[in-house]
Amino acid sequence: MDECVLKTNNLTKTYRGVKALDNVSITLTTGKIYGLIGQNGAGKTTFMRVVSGLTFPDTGTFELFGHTGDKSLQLERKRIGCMIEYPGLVPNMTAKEFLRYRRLSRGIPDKELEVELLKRIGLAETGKKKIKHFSLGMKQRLGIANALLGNPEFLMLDEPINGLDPIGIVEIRSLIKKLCEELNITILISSHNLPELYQTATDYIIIHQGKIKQEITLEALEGQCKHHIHIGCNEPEKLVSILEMKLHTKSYQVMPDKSVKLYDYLNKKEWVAQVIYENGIIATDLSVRGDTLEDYFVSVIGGGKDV
Ligand SMILES: Nc1ncnc2c1ncn2[C@@H]1O[C@H](COP(=O)(O)OP(=O)(O)OP(=O)(O)O)[C@@H](O)[C@H]1O
Repeated sequence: MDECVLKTNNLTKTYRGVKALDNVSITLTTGKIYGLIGQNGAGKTTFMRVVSGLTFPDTGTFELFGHTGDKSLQLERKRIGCMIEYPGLVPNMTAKEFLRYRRLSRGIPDKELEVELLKRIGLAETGKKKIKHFSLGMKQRLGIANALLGNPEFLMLDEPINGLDPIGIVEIRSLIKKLCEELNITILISSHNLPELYQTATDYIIIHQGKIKQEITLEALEGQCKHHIHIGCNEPEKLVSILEMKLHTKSYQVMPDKSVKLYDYLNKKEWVAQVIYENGIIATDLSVRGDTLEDYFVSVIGGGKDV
């Protein structure tokens, strides 16, 4: 059964009159990768800072692994790994030296850990190279290794993909998937760009001006963005039988508003219109639809950037 990792209840945090978090209530369960998507200033970092204990909410509560209250949260936070804002790397150290330093300062005795982590994140071959000579992608991976030091069950990564080149993006994406699949770590990863995170996360949480605007699974998101012919009509049952009998397709979906999404014949819209008309259906709308991820994101947050 999916265990609850994090449950927030109406978290609110205001900075000088600006609501960085506005009644945020979300639940994260084990084994998933959650994408927290929002524009700059949407509240992503603030959310992670509140959960990790770097700052306090003005109002609202939250549970970590089913526990709440200051003392319990402090204990449960040992089960979290975070990379929030900057990884805090030491430029003159090698990757191994840095991880050893971080391990010792956290009082973790396992000497093998840094070698194991360097292998896991793909930096085992960096040898004597100093961090200051690392690419941004390597630095991000080292930051993730640092967050993994305490063997966390829940990992929060704030914009780990930001500023990376396409290869760096692919590497971080596959690392994140591997961490979830192989170590069963639940991951919350923030990004200001939905397409950038697309297919990495299993679930997407869209935040805008501190408010949660939408929670959507990858599957549902794909359904939203898949191109289709939207057919508006008053008799969906009759339309469906025409699609099956006359157009020989089962690639459609009946929506709650009785409209039908047809995923076939996208290039033959006029012919589809003719066939259904000849079979006694008056379509109130017949148009090709389907958002790009970017359009979809903008439609969820409510239009332009200043909305
Ligand atoms: N320490 C602070 N002092 C004053 N205002 C703050 C502080 N931290 C955040 N804010 C404000 O709170 C809002 C949310 O900021 P936050 O950093 O959480 O957003 P974000 O989604 O992480 O954005 P970004 O992608 O730019 O990091 C913004 O309006 C920001 O200016």
